[in-house]
Amino acid sequence: MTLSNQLSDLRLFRQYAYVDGKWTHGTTGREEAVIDPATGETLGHIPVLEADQIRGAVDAADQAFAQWRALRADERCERLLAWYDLLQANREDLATIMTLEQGKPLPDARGEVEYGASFVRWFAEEGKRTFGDTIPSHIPNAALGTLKEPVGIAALITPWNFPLAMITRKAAAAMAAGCPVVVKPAHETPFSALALAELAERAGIPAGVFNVVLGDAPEVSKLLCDDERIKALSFTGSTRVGRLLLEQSANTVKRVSLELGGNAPFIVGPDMDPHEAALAAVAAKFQTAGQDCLAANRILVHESIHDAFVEHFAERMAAMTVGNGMQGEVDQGPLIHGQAVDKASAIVDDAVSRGATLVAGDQSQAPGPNFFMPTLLTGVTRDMQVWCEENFAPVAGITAYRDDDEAIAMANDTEYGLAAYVYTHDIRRIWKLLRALEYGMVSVNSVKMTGPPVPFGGVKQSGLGREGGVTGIDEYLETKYYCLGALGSVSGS
Ligand SMILES: NC(=O)c1ccc[n+]([C@@H]2O[C@H](COP(=O)([O-])OP(=O)(O)OC[C@H]3O[C@@H](n4cnc5c(N)ncnc54)[C@H](O)[C@@H]3O)[C@@H](O)[C@H]2O)c1
Ligand SMILES: N[C@@H](CC=O)C(=O)O
Repeated sequence: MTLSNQLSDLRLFRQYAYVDGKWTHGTTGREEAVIDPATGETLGHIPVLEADQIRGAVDAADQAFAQWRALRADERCERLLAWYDLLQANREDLATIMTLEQGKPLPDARGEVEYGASFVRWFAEEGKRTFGDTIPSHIPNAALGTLKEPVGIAALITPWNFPLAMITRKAAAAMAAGCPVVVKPAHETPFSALALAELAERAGIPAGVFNVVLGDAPEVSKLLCDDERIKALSFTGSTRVGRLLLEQSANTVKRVSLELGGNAPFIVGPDMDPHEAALAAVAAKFQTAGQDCLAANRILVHESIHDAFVEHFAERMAAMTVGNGMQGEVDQGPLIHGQAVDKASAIVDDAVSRGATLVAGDQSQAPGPNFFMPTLLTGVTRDMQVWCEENFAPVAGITAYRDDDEAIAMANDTEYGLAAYVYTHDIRRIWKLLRALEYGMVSVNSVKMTGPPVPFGGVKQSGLGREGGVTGIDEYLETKYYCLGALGSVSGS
């Protein structure tokens, strides 16, 4: 299935980079194919930009900065709201592009477009509330205060699992603050980013404010990190690459925000109905085929309901349909590529070789080479990869615990600290777990936890900073302190 015959607006499918308001091809003719993970077919090609073209994108952002920051916040808000309206109006095409390049089922892709657009609306409004402070003066005859100013150009490096929302959550915050952006999307899913650029242009976002560069990831990222004109780097992706970018940004002392990997525990208390908890756990595990930083990786169930929980979990899992996300109502699409399938197999083999029980997950049923059937392992232990690594696959590992203290120790037994789920109706247990879990986000009795008003982010090796919410825009703002001296008798107020 090619992209061009699936869209009602063909101009949303762009096979170029987008720099300084222009669609740009590489100077050497180097290009990369973009593959539909469900079918293995080539959807299109993208250019590999050369180093001077990447620098050219930073030049464009640099030139656009003065004009963009000089707009009033309400003027930037209008442009961003126009972008939001266009995202909504083109939801179906954007979802189609996403499903074809990423693989997630079409209803999930529609949900992501909605989710991604919601950040644009949120930050359009938040841009009008970047208030400074007045400070009671300790200096005679002076007035003191702070102003908020845009930090400068922001480089945004994003992953393939949420190809649209991971861009808008960063870009809308930066642009609302007055910062131009240079986006480097994952090479697996560039077309969503390029469709965003097309719609930004239609929304009247000036040339140079929203740029999309494409190329060799380590090379492009290094160029962006080394460029002194870029003041903020916001990265979403693996902890391994996040560490590298943090190190590479040290020389130019950038503001660095990192949204990295997770290894979420899902704790089920003894008071829970095992059926209700199992349905929630399946939803928390298998969205985006488990390729979600919030995926419930380690499911910890109180020993008194463990067996019943496993039974319900396996039953719900067996009802899941796996297939091409473009075809009807499938619950789970393919993984992003063959390496992801190999990694999932290796994790399952490792667990089984160390004593886990493979309850379900017959890979001979997979409908294609990039598919991995939902898999359930029980008796998982801390020496297994499925426990200590972010598996990023539809592989659920369940284990039993005796009491709350053991559940807390197990849940915290990881270098990651992004999100944790707690299922129990016992308020004392809820409070104890909420306080003891070393995670940036804890969701109690709810699979859904994200959205624009939420300060999204992790602790430990899961990242630095928060995106979204009322503080998300601060990642792109400097605080300028002022002291107005020699004011005479007005001081002291
Ligand atoms: N915390 C969050 O909000 C959040 C959200 C989504 C995904 N993630 C994490 O993202 C990871 C999956 O995404 P991924 O596989 O695309 O991650 P990744 O780290 O491999 O890639 C992310 C981005 O970095 C680029 N990149 C890859 N290698 C690079 C290198 N050596 N130097 C510079 N840039 C490089 C990629 O091209 C891509 O644009 C998971 O760990 C997941 O948990 C986190
Ligand atoms: N589901 C997450 C993305 C993680 O992969 C989000 O909502 O940001």
